[in-house]
Amino acid sequence: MIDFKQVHKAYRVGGRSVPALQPTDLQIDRGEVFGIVGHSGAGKSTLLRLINRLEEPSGGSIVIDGEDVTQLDPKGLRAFRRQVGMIFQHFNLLSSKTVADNVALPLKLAGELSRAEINTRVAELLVRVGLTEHANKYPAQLSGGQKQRVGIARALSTNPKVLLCDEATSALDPQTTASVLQLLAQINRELNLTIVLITHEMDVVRRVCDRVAVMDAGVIVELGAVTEVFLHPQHPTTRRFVMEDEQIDEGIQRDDYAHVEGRILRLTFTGDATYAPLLGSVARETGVDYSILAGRIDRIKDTPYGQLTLALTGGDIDAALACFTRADVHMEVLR
Ligand SMILES: Nc1ncnc2c1ncn2[C@@H]1O[C@H](COP(=O)(O)OP(=O)(O)OP(=O)(O)O)[C@@H](O)[C@H]1O
Repeated sequence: MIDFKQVHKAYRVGGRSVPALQPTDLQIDRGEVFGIVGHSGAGKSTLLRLINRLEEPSGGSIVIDGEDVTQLDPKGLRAFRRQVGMIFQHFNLLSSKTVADNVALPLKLAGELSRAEINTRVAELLVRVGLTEHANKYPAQLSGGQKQRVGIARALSTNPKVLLCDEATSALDPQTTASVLQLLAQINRELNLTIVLITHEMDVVRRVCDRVAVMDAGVIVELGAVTEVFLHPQHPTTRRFVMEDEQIDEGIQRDDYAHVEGRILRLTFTGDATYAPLLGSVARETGVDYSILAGRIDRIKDTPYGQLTLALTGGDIDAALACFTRADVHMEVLR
C-alpha cells in the first residue's frame, strides 16, 4: 500500500543541510493502523508528511497503491492528495465556518459533487463522527474532542484510502483521547482505511495500532507487531518508551531488586494464558516461594496480557524455571 524505498530527507537551514530522515525502507499494508513513535526531533512528522508530499524527499521513491508519488505533476499531486486525508494536533479548522461547512470544504474545492450531494455526504459524515446536533455550531463552541471529530469528518470527506494523523490526540485529555482513538479504530474496521499515526505516547500505540515503528534521530530503530514491540522491546529507545509508559522508574526498580534475594524473573502472559493460575501450581510443585515485585494486567489493542516480575527463593528454583519454560508464558530471567 505505502512503500518507501531508500527515502531520505534533509532540510536546508542557512546554507547547511540538516538531516531529518536517514535512508529508510518501509512498507505499510492496506487496512492496518500503523504507529510511528519517537521523541521530539526524531523525524516522525517528516516521515508522515513525506507520505502526502507536504515535504519533498531529498531522494528515494514513495510508491502508494502502485503509483510513484514522487513523480506526480501538480495536477496529479492535487488528485493524489484527495486520496490521503490528514488530521492535526491543533485541528486546523476554519473558525469562521460552521462544523458542516468545515467538513464540506474539501468537497467544494474538489468541485465534483453538486450542492445537494455535498449536503448528503456531510450529513453522513457527521453521523459517523457523532456530531449531527452540532452541524451549525462554530469551532469555538466545541470541546477539543468535538473539534477533532470535525477534523476526522473533514479528512474523510473525499473518501481517502489513507488517513494520516499528526499527534491527533496530544492536545486532548485522557478520556477524550480514548474516545477519539476508539473512533479511529472503528473507522479503520468499518472502512478498511489505512491509518498512519505519529505520537510520542506509547499508550496511543497500545490502544489502536497493529504495528509500530520506533524512531530515533531520523532512523527506524525497531519495527514490529505492537504486542511484540511492547512486550519484548529490543532497542534501548523502545525499552525507555515502554518503561515510561508503564511508569517504571529505573532507580526505584534497582532498589527493589537489591532488597530481595534469589532469582528475579519477568513472566509475560498473553491471550488466554493471562487468566491461568500458573504461579500457585508451580510453587506447590517445586516448593519455591515467590514475592511479586511488579505486576500489570492490561490490553494491547484487543489482546489481554499480564506481566509479573517475581523474586523466587527456596525450593527447587531450577525446576520452577523449567515449569515456566514449558508453560504458555514468556520468561525472562533478570537476575
Ligand atoms: N522545516 C524544517 N526546517 C528545518 N529543519 C527542520 C524542519 N522540520 C524539521 N526539521 C528538523 O528535522 C528533524 C526532525 O524533525 P521532525 O519534526 O520530523 O521530528 P518529530 O519527531 O516529528 O518531532 P516533534 O515531535 O517535535 O514534531 C529535527 O531536527 C528538526 O529540527
